[in-house]
Amino acid sequence: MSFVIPALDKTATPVIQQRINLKTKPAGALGLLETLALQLALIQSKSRLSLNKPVLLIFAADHGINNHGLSIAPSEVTQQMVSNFLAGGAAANCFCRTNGIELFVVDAGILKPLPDATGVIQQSLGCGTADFSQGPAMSLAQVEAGLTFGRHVANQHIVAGCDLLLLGEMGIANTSSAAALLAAATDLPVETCVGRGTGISDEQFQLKLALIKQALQRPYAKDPQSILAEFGGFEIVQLCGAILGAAEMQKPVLIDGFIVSVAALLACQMAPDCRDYLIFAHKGAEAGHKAVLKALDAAVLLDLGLRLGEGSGAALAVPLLKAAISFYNDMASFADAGVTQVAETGASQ
Ligand SMILES: O=C(O)c1ccc[n+]([C@@H]2O[C@H](COP(=O)([O-])O)[C@@H](O)[C@H]2O)c1
Ligand SMILES: Cc1cc2nc[nH]c2cc1C
Repeated sequence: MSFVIPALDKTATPVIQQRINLKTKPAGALGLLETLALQLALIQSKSRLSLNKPVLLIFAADHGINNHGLSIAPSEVTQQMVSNFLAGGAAANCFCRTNGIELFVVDAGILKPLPDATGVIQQSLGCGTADFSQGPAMSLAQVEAGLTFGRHVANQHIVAGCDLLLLGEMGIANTSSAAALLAAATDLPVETCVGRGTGISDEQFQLKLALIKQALQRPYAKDPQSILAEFGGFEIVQLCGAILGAAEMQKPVLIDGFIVSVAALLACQMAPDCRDYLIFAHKGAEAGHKAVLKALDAAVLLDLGLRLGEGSGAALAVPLLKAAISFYNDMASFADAGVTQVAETGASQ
């Protein structure tokens, strides 16, 4: 499968930067909000920026690796949390309500599917992946199908008017899958990629590390699709498809925590031009989160020690996007406000 991502046209950068610099503030004084406004202005390519119908898609799936008990929770909790999202009771629901974000849940491959009547978006690739410590988590055909599913659901929401896509996930043991993917995709030492996920014990952590190390020792092809087939999760594959699908339609994507960031890394390896459409919501507590952000050269908006997933961090970052849009659209320039223009001296602070 190939994604054709239009490279972000950066020719307008000097004009946009000048507009930001002429606002009534010392140059650069709004820090990362300025970088964010520049990115959004390049993507939207219009003089008044907008945020219409932001949507959070939570992709949920189960993981065969949890046969080894690598999480604080049994795999059934994935489906139980899906029901919780559908009932409006999870943290992600609260933050979406607070910030005017619509939330949808995708069954990318949970153990026991829920009925259509629950409102879940049915895109299951199977009832959980195979245990990747024993062999490939899924087939290349499932990777392809997952990329198509993810692209399709992103496209549907964008066609319906969403101009900011937030991505989250739910999958017991998916930090094991994400850690293995990160190590395989970067050649970083496994120790840098593996963390405690939901908060596992020392004993579980040692087993998690050993199983991932063992899995990474078997021979496998190093292209992103093969890496996904080897160690991926059904939700992670669909996240890659959604990221690439949104970038194809030139829409910004707000990336949540560790697992979604690993999906973003693989998406960037498949189509490097998608990187310019990505906004990273936060840096969390999971060990590998820092490593994947570094590999992506990503600056983040929030640093709150989150490690929940579900898109909770992405939902929390939306007010900062609104703030970037509001200052870019409405903040007075020196000329508008009759304020003497101040120039940067280059003096150190
Ligand atoms: O997004 C993160 O940074 C993050 C870090 C740790 C855990 N999680 C969530 O916790 C689950 C995975 O943790 P674990 O211990 O079951 O591998 C999964 O449902 C994720 O949404 C999420
Ligand atoms: C309760 C619970 C809620 C979650 N939300 C995302 N991952 C989760 C993992 C657990 C265990």
